[in-house]
Amino acid sequence: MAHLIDGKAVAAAVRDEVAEGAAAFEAAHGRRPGLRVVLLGDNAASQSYVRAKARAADAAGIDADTLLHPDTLPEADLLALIDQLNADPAVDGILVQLPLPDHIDEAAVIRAIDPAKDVDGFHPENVGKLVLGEETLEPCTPAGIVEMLRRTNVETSGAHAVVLGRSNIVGKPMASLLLRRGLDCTVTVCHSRTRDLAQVTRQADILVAAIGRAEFVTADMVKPGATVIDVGINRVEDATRERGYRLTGDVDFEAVSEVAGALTPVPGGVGPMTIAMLLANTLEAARRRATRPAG
Ligand SMILES: Nc1nc(=O)c2c([nH]1)NC[C@@H]1CN(c3ccc(C(=O)N[C@@H](CCC(=O)O)C(=O)O)cc3)C=[N+]21
Ligand SMILES: [Mg+2]
Repeated sequence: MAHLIDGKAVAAAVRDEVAEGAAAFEAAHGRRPGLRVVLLGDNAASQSYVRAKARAADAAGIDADTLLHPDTLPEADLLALIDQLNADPAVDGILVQLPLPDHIDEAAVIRAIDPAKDVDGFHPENVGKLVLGEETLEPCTPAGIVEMLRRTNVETSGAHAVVLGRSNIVGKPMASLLLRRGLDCTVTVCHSRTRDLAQVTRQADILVAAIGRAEFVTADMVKPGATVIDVGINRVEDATRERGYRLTGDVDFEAVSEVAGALTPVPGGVGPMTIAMLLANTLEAARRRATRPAG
């Protein structure tokens, strides 16, 4: 049976460190690191994620505010709001919850955020730095996965990491991070169109599943002893559950746990790490803004 990687516990350790850092920041600068989360619309899942982020930030000594707007908010108004947050010295981190409604150009919104406040690490300037191996605010989900691998002593140097999924939010930055000096993986990126996909994923010492399809990764796709990181958060209808659904990852957990060497659960794996890294990025952004001249 695979060793269970406890994302909740690792995330709690990261959040404790952020809380210490945030307290030191407040002592030095007379204010808390500031985070603003912008959410358009009343999607229940988005609201619950955003609430979880604000709660975790508060608990870590970060001044967090959630700005709720109707999903009819014109793009120009959203851009004006971002300008206002960019100019606000009390704001260190800005997160605009994705996906955005169809009438809004997501790329334009991401570009409008001051890269120094881009705690999602989605701005093209930060993405460029990530690929170049320069220090930057790193996207929270892949950064959280790296932190989880480090803190559970997974050997990465020379390992074959296979990233399943090519999104800008997870797949692409994950590949860039695993390839970096210090992690030193050999990286393969594959996706739904990859020919003979199982043959590719079976070569993985570390398999990161971020394809967005419930229980897509089956036991035959996993090398015995591999470390499997499940990024998926899929809601599957389940009448036996109180909420009417259960959360499941991109990995067939039960079957794969009999093949893998180590495996992250859903919930309680990557999700809590994503939130912990958002807090870490907010503290990091605050420190840099406090110690470096603007511009
Ligand atoms: N600009 C932006 N940045 C994001 O980081 C971002 C986003 N937009 N849009 C939506 C996704 C989704 N996301 C999650 C974070 C934590 C959990 C999480 O903690 N999940 C819990 C379970 C939560 C539950 O029970 O529903 C877990 O996996 O244990 C889930 C999902 C961040 N996202
Ligand atoms: Mg901040």
